[in-house]
Amino acid sequence: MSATDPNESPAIELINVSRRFITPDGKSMTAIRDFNMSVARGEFVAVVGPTGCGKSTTLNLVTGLASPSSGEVRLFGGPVNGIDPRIGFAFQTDALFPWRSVIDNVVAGPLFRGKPREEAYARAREWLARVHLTGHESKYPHQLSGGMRKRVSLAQTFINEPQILLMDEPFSALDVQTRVVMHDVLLDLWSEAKASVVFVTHDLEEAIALADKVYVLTSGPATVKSVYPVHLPRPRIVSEIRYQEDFIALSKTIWDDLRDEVTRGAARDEARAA
Ligand SMILES: Nc1ncnc2c1ncn2[C@@H]1O[C@H](COP(=O)(O)OP(=O)(O)OP(=O)(O)O)[C@@H](O)[C@H]1O
Repeated sequence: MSATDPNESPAIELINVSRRFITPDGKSMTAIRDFNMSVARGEFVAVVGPTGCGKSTTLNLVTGLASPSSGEVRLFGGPVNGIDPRIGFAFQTDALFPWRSVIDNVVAGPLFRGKPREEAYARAREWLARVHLTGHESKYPHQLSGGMRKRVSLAQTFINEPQILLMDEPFSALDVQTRVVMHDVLLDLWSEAKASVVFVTHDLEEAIALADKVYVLTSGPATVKSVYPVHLPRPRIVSEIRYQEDFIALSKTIWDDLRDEVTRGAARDEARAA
């Protein structure tokens, strides 16, 4: 097959992408410069970088919410044309409707997409079972813990069978123990769904525990500083993996690289504030 066969192309490609913004005082500001990234089908990519470097802007380019000022973004070999139904999202704050029960939240996507009611509810029950929430279907979001809400949120996302999943610090508001549980739930769902994931995080250990590849970004404008493949075997148990020697060694290597950017970003922020 040729390299341009759409069945063979990566799920996501950013090719020499730059994105500029006009600041409120009328100056041009470059958030992303000459950015290259390729996410294979079914691959889990984590993106780490200093605060404000351009991670969320990168995700916005993939969703079509932002367009590149130059360069090209491709999904499965084709151009990005507005909001793509093949993409699912997970953000720091979940998108649960407070006035709907757990199951009515999960069923919302399939009903919106025209699935018959009975089938949609049966699927929603299946997904709630996969995130260990059987028996909680008729509760309301305010009656759930943070971790339970996140699990509803994941069921709500995965039920739509996204081929691409964009996650922007989805677990950063959770306590440490709940986060680790969520990591295992996510890896379990992902390994079955075979979606391509871009997972943005400030937490390097989270990035290594979950991903096939870790992208380290520069302190802004964001470019790719380095890409580290993670060769830890799967299936992974996140609560255990972080004590393994090769995990610790890789954390140290990537942190040595990332630390320079974090220091540079902090110095720049201080200079701007002065
Ligand atoms: N719509 C916009 N207009 C102007 N500037 C913007 C816009 N969106 C983002 N920026 C700027 O682009 C830069 C990158 O922002 P972005 O939110 O992508 O960073 P980030 O790495 O996700 O940040 P954080 O780590 O704090 O979540 C920032 O300086 C931000 O102020």
